[in-house]
Amino acid sequence: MPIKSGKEYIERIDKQNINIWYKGERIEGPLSQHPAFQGLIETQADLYDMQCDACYLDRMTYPSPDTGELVGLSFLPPRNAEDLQKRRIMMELWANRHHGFLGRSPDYMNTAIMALFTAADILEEHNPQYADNLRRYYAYCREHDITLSHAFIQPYASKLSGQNDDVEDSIAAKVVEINDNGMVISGAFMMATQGATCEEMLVFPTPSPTIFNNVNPSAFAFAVPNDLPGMAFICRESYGASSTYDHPLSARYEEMDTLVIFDRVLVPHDRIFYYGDEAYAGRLFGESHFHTHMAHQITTRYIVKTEFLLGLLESLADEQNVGLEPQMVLNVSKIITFIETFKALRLASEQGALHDKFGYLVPATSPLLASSILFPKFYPEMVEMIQILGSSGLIMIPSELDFDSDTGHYLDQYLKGTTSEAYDRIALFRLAWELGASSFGGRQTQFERFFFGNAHTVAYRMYNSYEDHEQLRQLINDFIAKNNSAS
Ligand SMILES: Cc1cc2nc3c(=O)[nH]c(=O)nc-3n(C[C@H](O)[C@H](O)[C@H](O)COP(=O)(O)OP(=O)(O)OC[C@H]3O[C@@H](n4cnc5c(N)ncnc54)[C@H](O)[C@@H]3O)c2cc1C
Repeated sequence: MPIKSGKEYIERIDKQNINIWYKGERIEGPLSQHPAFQGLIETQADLYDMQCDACYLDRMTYPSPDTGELVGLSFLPPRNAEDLQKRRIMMELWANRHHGFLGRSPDYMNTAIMALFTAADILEEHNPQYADNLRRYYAYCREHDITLSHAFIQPYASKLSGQNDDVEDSIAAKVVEINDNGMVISGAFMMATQGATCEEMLVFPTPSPTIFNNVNPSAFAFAVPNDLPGMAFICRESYGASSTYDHPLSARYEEMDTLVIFDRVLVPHDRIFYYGDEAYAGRLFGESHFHTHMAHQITTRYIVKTEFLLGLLESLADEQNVGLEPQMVLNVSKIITFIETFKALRLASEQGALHDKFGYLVPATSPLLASSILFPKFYPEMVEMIQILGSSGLIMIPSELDFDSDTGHYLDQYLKGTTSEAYDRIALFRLAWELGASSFGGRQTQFERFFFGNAHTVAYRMYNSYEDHEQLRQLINDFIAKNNSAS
C-alpha cells in the first residue's frame, strides 16, 4: 500500500545517512532512539498509523489515479466542493490527533506539494522539463507517502549579502555550477522545522536581487533527499523530554528546528522545478494559490488548537475555583469568539471557492488570509490568559519523581485542589506551564507568530490578493459626488 505505516516511517528516518549536528556533535545511530527526536518520531508514527487504520481509511485516503492503490487524501488536488470537504475532514482528523501542536503534521507539506503541482503548467513556457519534474515529483511523494519539510527563509547574513554583494561574492543561496548531472547549490536556510525527521526537503527561497546577467543564480526551487553529500543540519537546543507526566506537550510535539547548510550540493536535473528566472518564484506561489491551500490546512489547525486552549483555560479555572468569575467569563467568551471566527472564515472560504484556470477548486483567499493575520495576535493573548490564571501554580510543579519520593506525602497533602488529588492537579498545571512558561511554550508562540511569514509579509499578501480596493474607492467617490450634487 503506498500509504506508509508508523513503522515504515521510523525505518525510513533511521535508514537515512543524515549529517545532523546536535550540541557540537554529529548524531550517530538511529534518530528514533535519540532523546531530542524520539517523542516527535513516535507522534509522527502514530499519525501515519492512524492514516492506515481501517476505520479512518475512507476519510484519510483515496485511490491513486495512477495505480488505484490508496494514497493520502492530503495529496488530493480539489476539483469540486466534495473534494474540498473531504480535505477539510481529513485535516481535522490529523489536527485533532495532535491537538494543533504540530506545525508539520504530514498534511501540511503534502498540501504544499499538491498546491505547487496544480500550477505545473506554467513552467511549460519556462522549460517543459521543469514542468514534468514537478508533476513527477508530486506523484512520487503521493505514491510513496514521502515525509517532507521545507526551507524557504535564509539567515540575515545571506539576505544582506544577496542585496548588497555581487554574484561571485554573495553568500546568499545560489547555483554555483551547472553540469551534466544537475545544479550545484551553496547556501544556508535559517529554519527547516522537522528538517531531520523528514525524508526530503523542498527548497524554494525568495530570489535575492543580486546583480546578474540573464540568469539569476539565486532563483530556483528543487526537492532533495535529506542525506545528499554536502548537506548539514544544525539543531537548536532540544525541548524534548521523555516523561509525558512532566512534559505532556514537549514529550510528544517537540518539532526540532534546524539550520540547513548546502555546501556544493548536487541537485539532480530531474529534481529542479525552476531555475534562473525569478519571475517564476512569484508565479508558482501565486498561480498555484499556494498560500490559500496552505491556509485552509492552517486554519483547521488553528480551530483545533484554540479549542484545546479553551479546554485548558476552563479546566484551570475549575481548579482555581474561579470558573464563573466575571473575568473568566469574559476570557472564555473571547476564546469562543475566536473559535467561531475561525470556523466562519473557513466556511466562508469553502463556500466562496472558485475554480482556477487549471480547473482546480480553490477556497476563497481573503477569509483564510484573515485567519492567518488574526491568529498570530490571538494566540499570545490566549497564552497570557493561561499564564495569569495559572499564576504561581505554573511554577511550583513538582515532577513525577517527587511524587514517588519520600517527600511525596507532603505534596499529596499540600498541593491538592478542592476536589482533586495533588498528582492530578499538578498534571494540569504542568500542561499549563508547558504552554505558558516553558521553552517549548515560548517556541510555540514564536512559531505561531512567524511561521507563515512576518506580519508585514502576511499583510501585503492580504493587501495584494484583495480584489475590491478600487470598487470601494469608487463607492466613496460616488458618495461624495452625491453629497456635492445635493448641496
Ligand atoms: C519556530 C519557527 C519555525 C519555522 N519553521 C520554518 C520552516 O520550517 N521553514 C521555513 O522556510 N521557515 C520557517 N520559519 C521561518 C519563518 O518563515 C520566518 O521566521 C518568517 O518568514 C520571518 O522571516 P525572518 O525570521 O527572517 O524575519 P524577518 O522577515 O527578517 O523579520 C524580522 C523582524 O523585522 C520585521 N520587519 C520585516 N519587514 C519589515 C518592514 N518592512 N517594516 C517593519 N518591520 C519589518 C518583522 O515583522 C520582524 O519582526 C520558522 C520560524 C519560526 C519562528
